[in-house]
Amino acid sequence: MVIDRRSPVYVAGHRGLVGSAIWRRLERGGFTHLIGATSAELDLRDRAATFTFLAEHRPAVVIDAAARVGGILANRDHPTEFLSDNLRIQVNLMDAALEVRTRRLLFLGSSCIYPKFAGQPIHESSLLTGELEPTNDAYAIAKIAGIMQVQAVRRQYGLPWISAMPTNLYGPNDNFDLTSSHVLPALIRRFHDALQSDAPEVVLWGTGTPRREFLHVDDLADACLFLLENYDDPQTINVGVGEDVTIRELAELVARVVGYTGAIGNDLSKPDGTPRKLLDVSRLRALGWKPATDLERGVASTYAWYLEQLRGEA
Ligand SMILES: NC(=O)C1=CN([C@@H]2O[C@H](COP(=O)(O)OP(=O)(O)OC[C@H]3O[C@@H](n4cnc5c(N)ncnc54)[C@H](OP(=O)(O)O)[C@@H]3O)[C@@H](O)[C@H]2O)C=CC1
Ligand SMILES: C[C@H]1O[C@H](OP(=O)(O)OP(=O)(O)OC[C@H]2O[C@@H](n3cnc4c(=O)[nH]c(N)nc43)[C@H](O)[C@@H]2O)[C@@H](O)[C@@H](O)C1=O
Repeated sequence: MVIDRRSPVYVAGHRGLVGSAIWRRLERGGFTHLIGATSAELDLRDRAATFTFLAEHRPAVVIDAAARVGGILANRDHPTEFLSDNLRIQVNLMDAALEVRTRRLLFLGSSCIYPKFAGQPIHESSLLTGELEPTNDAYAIAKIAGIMQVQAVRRQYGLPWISAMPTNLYGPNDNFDLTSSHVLPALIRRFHDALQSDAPEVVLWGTGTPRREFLHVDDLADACLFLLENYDDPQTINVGVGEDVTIRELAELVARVVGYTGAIGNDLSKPDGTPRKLLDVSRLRALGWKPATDLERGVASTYAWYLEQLRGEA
């Protein structure tokens, strides 16, 4: 299923962590007709504007990397927006893509769609077999609806649309805001700041015992192109590395990369979230794809990128 490199490909959310990595990967892969729009240019919550945009550009391929995204506290404290914005963005985008009969569409969800206490590693068949983690249930329900919309379009219209569920991601263009970000960029920033200010301690949210799996976003982007060319199945597919670490271990790794030697404490008033969410990546492996970046190298290159941004701002 090789995609013609001249096909119009719309990357929704092309300035974000994921969308920008997909854009880079497609450019490197020789794609010559990439389409992007910022949320200021096209608010995907606006149904009429979304239909107009798709009718104008008629993409042959749509990659949905546009979403309201955030870490554990942003999800816990803004369930209304995480549900409503994400439902509207994805429904409008998929309805408009259907209207112009976009041939290939990749919908991206997240590993939080699986039950809080799913068996580990989490196989795709665990979907809808148990209760969700309450800090991100609204977001997860929106993402589950997205998987269902892909399946419905496949069934009813015969279009080869697919969905994929990445594990926790990191890399260039991540969100480093300390309140709304995910753990990895937050720790890079917090250990860097502590090093600069000679702070005696960096305090982690929660107990540090939850386990998480981290995939470099360039690997995810590579997997997305691979799936668009090699995967055609109604079932969603997990994208991860197949290994996880505790948050404490991650913090020690980030401290090492940054060069911080002070203490690491815990703020037990903050939530831990899901105790573990290691994806079962056997289906993706069986297709012939695996990630290239190990965690320590990935954190080091992301820290280098972060320092460059700081230098650019100075
Ligand atoms: N980050 C992670 O750890 C993980 C992410 N994912 C999934 O990957 C996808 C992308 O996430 P990520 O790149 O991290 O998120 P980012 O926040 O980095 O990027 C989100 C993008 O969505 C766009 N966007 C948000 N709201 C709107 C809107 N109303 N209209 C148009 N565009 C909008 C933003 O556009 P603009 O910049 O122009 O405002 C931005 O480019 C999501 O579906 C997420 O669920 C899955 C697993 C883990
Ligand atoms: C991708 C995924 O992302 C979210 O789920 P999450 O994996 O729980 O996200 P997280 O990266 O924010 O936290 C991981 C762990 O790390 C701990 N932690 C320590 N110190 C900091 C810290 O400083 N910041 C943050 N954010 N977390 C910290 C934190 O307490 C938690 O135990 C959901 O939005 C979900 O919807 C989703 O899809």
